[in-house]
Amino acid sequence: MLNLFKKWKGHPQSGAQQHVMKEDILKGEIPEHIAIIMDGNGRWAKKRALPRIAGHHEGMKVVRKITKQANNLGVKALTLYAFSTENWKRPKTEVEYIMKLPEEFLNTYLPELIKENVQVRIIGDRQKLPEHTLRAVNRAINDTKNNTGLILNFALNYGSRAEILNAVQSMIKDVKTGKLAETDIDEKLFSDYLMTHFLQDPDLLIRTSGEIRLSNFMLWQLAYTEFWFTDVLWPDFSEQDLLKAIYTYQQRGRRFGGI
Ligand SMILES: CC(C)Oc1ccc(CN(CCC(N)=O)C(=O)c2cnn(Cc3ccccc3)c2-c2ccc3sccc3c2)cc1
Repeated sequence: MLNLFKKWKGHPQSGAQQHVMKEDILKGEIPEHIAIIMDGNGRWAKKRALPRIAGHHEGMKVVRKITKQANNLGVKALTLYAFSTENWKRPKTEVEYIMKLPEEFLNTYLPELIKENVQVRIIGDRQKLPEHTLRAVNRAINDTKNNTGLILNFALNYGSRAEILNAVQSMIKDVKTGKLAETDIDEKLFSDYLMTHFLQDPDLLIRTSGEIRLSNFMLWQLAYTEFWFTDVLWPDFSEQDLLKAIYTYQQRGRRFGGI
């Protein structure tokens, strides 16, 4: 009976329930690469009887807030994946809005990202972006390429199985042309053929809005990554949520397959 009244404290393995201080986590190991599957914009808007694009706009502001915080905490790389199942169900107006969002984000925040020494990168098929989006993205990548702070990496039109197949096909081609010897093929070399070749594997994966799935995201790279799931919807994701995720990561000694 008592259980009925026990306050729902989120997934039991999600660790910290109480307030986490920045000072607390700075004493521990800061995850060098954090990957986030940003989910929940639509539901956030629906809960507030707002149009769905309001959720995406709010979600974009959270991207800036969490980028700033991760950079301040000394995180080396932040990979963001906007997972959306209802791509095909989306009304045309919403898709058009979403495609404009990257430009709005960059026009608004690129000067700040440059000031904060953030390096903007993209994984996925950039060519599929509309011309105006592609121009803004290429400018951001070019204007931040010499920055040495946080790598802010966006996964767009990204699918992990396609990425793995593409790597296999490239390696077969290189073996055929003699550029690569079969005996040279090991896990390290395989990673060099992936779109994420410029990054180390994520130390911590965060997924919001209560979905507990990988959704074809970084399947190879997440082999030893700690997962932190939260019911919080992306537009509601706070700095305290990021601190909780990092705190929980620090509490779980990582095994890398060892004991
Ligand atoms: C350098 C960076 C700013 O440029 C890009 C960044 C992303 C993409 C890919 N992209 C948008 C277009 C597409 N679908 O390809 C998505 O992944 C996508 C799908 N839904 N949402 C809304 C959403 C917004 C916020 C949080 C989750 C979803 C987004 C999305 C994702 C992150 C951010 S951050 C500023 C805008 C924005 C839009 C292309 C270029």
